[in-house]
Amino acid sequence: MDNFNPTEPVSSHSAGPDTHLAPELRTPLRDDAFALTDETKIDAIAGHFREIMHLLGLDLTDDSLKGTPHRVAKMYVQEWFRGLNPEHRPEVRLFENRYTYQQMLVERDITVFSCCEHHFVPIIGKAHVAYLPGEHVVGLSKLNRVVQYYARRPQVQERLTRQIAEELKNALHTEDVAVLIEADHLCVMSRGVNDTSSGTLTAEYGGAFGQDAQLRQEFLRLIGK
Ligand SMILES: Nc1nc2c(ncn2[C@@H]2O[C@H](COP(=O)(O)OP(=O)(O)OP(=O)(O)O)[C@@H](O)[C@H]2O)c(=O)[nH]1
Ligand SMILES: [Zn+2]
Repeated sequence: MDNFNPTEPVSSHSAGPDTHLAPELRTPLRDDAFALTDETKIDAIAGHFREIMHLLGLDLTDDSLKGTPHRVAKMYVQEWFRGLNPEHRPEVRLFENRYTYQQMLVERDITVFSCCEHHFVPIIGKAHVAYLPGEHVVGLSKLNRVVQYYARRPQVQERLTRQIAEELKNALHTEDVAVLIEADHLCVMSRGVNDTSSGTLTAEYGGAFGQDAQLRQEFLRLIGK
C-alpha cells in the first residue's frame, strides 16, 4: 500500500464522534478511529482501491482510470463519510422565541444522501423534521445540517432517523421532535432483489408527537403524507 504509515501523527480529537448520543445510537467506530489524518487515510484508501481495480482486471495506466483510486478515496473521506469526523458536527444556534411562536415548525424535503453500510452504495431520499418551539427557535438551516452530518456516514436508515431525532432533542432542549425519512436504497434497486419501485419509510416521534395522535396527523399532513 502506497504512503501508508500508521504511526503518523494523529488529528486532535480523542473522543468518538457520538459520545453525546445514547450508546445504542452511536455509529460503531474503533477506539483509534482518529489515529490517522485525512490525508493519510486518502493515500491508504487510494492504495487499496487501486488494488481492487487491478484485481478486476482494469488497466491502471489508462488515462481515464489512473486517477480513479485517488478520486474515490477523496470522495469517501471528504464527502460521503465526512460525517464520521466530529469536526464537521454542526453547531446548532438557537434564537430567543420573542414572537412566542408556539405551533409546530416543519422543515420538509431535506435532501438525504447517505450510504448503505451493508453494501457501500447510496441511499437517496428526503427527511422531514418538526419540533414544537418553547422559549427558543432554531436557525432553519441547522436542521438541514444535522440531517446531512448524520447522513454522511455508512448507515442504516433506522439509526440515521434516531440519531437525527436525538441530536435535535438535545440541541432544542425538548422531546417534542418528529423525524420522518423516505429513501431509496441502491442496494435494493440495483442488485439483489433489483426492485426499483419500493421505498423505505422510517419515523421517530418524540414527546408530544408520540403521545398526541392529532399532532402526528398534522405533521404527516404538512409533509404531504
Ligand atoms: N434494516 C435495514 N436493512 C438494510 C438497510 N439497508 C440495507 N439493508 C438490508 O441489509 C440486508 C443485508 O442482508 P444480507 O442477507 O446480509 O445481504 P445480501 O445477501 O446482499 O441481501 P440481499 O440484498 O437480499 O441480496 C439486506 O436485506 C438489505 O436490504 C437499512 O437501512 N436498514
Ligand atoms: Zn445495502
